[in-house]
Amino acid sequence: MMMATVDAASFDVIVIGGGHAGAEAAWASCNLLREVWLDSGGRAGRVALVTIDPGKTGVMSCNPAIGGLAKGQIVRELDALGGLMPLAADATGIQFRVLNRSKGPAVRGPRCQSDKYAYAREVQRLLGTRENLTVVTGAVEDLVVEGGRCAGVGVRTAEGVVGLRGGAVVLTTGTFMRGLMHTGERTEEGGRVGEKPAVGISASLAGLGFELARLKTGTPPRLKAGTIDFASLERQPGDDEPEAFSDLSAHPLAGEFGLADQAAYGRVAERFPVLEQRDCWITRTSRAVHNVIRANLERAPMYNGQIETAGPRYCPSIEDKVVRFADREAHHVFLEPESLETDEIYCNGISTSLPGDVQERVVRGMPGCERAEILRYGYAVEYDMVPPHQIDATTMTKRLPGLFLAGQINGTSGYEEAAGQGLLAGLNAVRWLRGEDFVRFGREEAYIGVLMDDLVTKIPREPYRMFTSRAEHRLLLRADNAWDRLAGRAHGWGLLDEAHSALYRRREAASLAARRVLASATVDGVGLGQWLRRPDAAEDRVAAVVAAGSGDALAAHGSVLRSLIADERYRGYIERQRREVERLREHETTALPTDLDYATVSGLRTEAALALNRFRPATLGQASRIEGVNPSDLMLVRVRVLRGDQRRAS
Ligand SMILES: Cc1cc2nc3c(=O)[nH]c(=O)nc-3n(C[C@H](O)[C@H](O)[C@H](O)COP(=O)(O)OP(=O)(O)OC[C@H]3O[C@@H](n4cnc5c(N)ncnc54)[C@H](O)[C@@H]3O)c2cc1C
Ligand SMILES: NC(=O)c1ccc[n+]([C@@H]2O[C@H](COP(=O)([O-])OP(=O)(O)OC[C@H]3O[C@@H](n4cnc5c(N)ncnc54)[C@H](O)[C@@H]3O)[C@@H](O)[C@H]2O)c1
Repeated sequence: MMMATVDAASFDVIVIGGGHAGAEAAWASCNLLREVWLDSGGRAGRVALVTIDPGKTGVMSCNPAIGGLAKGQIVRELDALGGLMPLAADATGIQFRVLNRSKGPAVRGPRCQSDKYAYAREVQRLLGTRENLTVVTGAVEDLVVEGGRCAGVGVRTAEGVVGLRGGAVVLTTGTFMRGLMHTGERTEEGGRVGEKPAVGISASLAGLGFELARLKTGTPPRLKAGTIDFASLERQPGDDEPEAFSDLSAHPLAGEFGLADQAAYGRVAERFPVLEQRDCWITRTSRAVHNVIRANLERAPMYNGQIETAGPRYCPSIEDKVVRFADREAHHVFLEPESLETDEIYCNGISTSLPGDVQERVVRGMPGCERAEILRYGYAVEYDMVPPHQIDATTMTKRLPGLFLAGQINGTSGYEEAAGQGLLAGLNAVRWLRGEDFVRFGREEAYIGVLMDDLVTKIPREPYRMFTSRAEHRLLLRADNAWDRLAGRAHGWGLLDEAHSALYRRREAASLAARRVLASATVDGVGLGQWLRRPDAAEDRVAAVVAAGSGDALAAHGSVLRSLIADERYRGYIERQRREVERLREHETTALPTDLDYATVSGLRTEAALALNRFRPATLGQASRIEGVNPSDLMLVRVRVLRGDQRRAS
């Protein structure tokens, strides 16, 4: 393990890694620390983003898309929390489409196809608007511990090893920790194609006593657009009226907020969508293609023992799909443009690490792709992660105060999951420095809450991906009501920059005005509330009534109105879910001591004691969701904790 000495460069927060988690953590920390902070000697708090190659910040390692089912809800939550991902996605989307539009509002998922080069550039540009951010080029190989807390990092740079002092450290290594890439029998060290792995940091974490594990993920081949016969394929256009992720994009009050004048918002404030829009296409695999794959399974790293670690069950490789769903005749494959600047096409649905010659036969077996040229072969990557029973739902590690982990390092998969954790890590890192209470989102409050709760109560057997089915209170966690759920709290924490804060305040007033109209206006002889529950009640008619009744354009704007309409239409179900949340509240607010040895709880089964000692849940609610803990175990823990409280009180 390399020992770094801490030298003069000193920061309030050090973020390691410029992926989706790291970018969001840096953005949130910068926003929180933008004001002059007295504890820092009268200056704004300083944030460092240390990353191996700053030119690769915000790179999309795999699919060029943001959002989708459940992931789109996370992006909307990021917007209500003043996040970066929604702004970058809106500025660089080349197709916007709300998935599940015909289904209920709880499961609708906004999604966009991104220009992946423009996306990474936009992330870098947005970060560049934060004056208190310093970008450092280098690989962090060592974590510095002083006084029992993480106090800095040792960075290998082109000039040698330097130490950086930091009040809090957020580690977001993605797929880079001891990354090993596989294409057929060929293996190569790397975190992503063309990029070196991060090596020393695994040893540093292990040396500090962290348990590490290994996971894998994969990506499909990219095809040359000019060699595909699109005319023979089904077209997948975007929505006629694209919906933005951020409420600040193309906002009717952009002028009032001065958005167009602000570096961070200029592009999306003027028009949305910003970039030219493109179609996607659908093709499919076939029985013949499946036979080719089956005949070559021995050459697939997953099946010949070359890779032993777990891959994603929910975004499986094509070889996995062919084995697991053996009776399926075909699988859909979406052909998606990766950029307006290049002719690369992403094959969504055939992630693979089969050898190149087999990939060619698979691709050429799909309709429209008979002559397709592969520009880049698919591959799988194995990497180290830190099983997340070692973090709290705040993202701070239990073992080393001041060290926060976010993104794929916690065993998740996906840009949105990474960004959600990154924002929370950036927020809590600053709150920890300031001695403020940590923020934990409830499962009923945000998908980010569901994600964190699942991470700290479940054993990670495969990369974790978000689904709407993971949320038990889906009707409360809609894409349309993210601002209603979260913006008020974010405003209170100082997480929102001026533009988001201005919109939040203005939106509160508009929402109140709209609800007043709802309570009093009538349409076709019935109350507006009752009328809009009709299946044929059109949103634009509701908008006209609300605009006329309130005299406020914002009250009738989709970003306010959609949540109002859904609240009204599903009122009965929503109230039922709220009652259920209330019923569970006692569990969720009963804190468990962090130093309790569960082996000493009398009557507790050994399996439950072992699981509880491993996960060390923060609340009785978390304890109830840990595998191996049943309701009677929970009763025993509850009695012990209450008795402990009584002893302390007497
Ligand atoms: C081959 C492949 C296929 C994938 N398939 C998909 C997919 O289909 N869909 C999907 O949603 N997700 C997929 N992923 C995962 C997706 O890329 C991640 O979930 C997401 O990017 C995670 O974000 P992150 O911020 O945690 O890490 P990353 O985006 O991986 O970023 C990590 C960053 O940290 C930097 N870094 C790492 N270690 C150090 C260090 N020690 N010092 C300094 N900097 C460091 C890296 O340079 C990089 O900038 C895939 C990834 C790969 C590589
Ligand atoms: N970590 C990994 O290894 C890994 C691998 C693959 C996928 N993933 C994740 O899963 C997602 C891809 O899986 P997915 O296909 O279920 O999610 P998605 O959001 O890309 O698509 C969801 C559904 O939307 C539809 N759809 C997909 N592409 C479309 C398009 N271009 N136009 C219109 N409709 C489209 C399809 O019905 C699809 O099943 C990625 O967004 C990624 O986050 C992770």
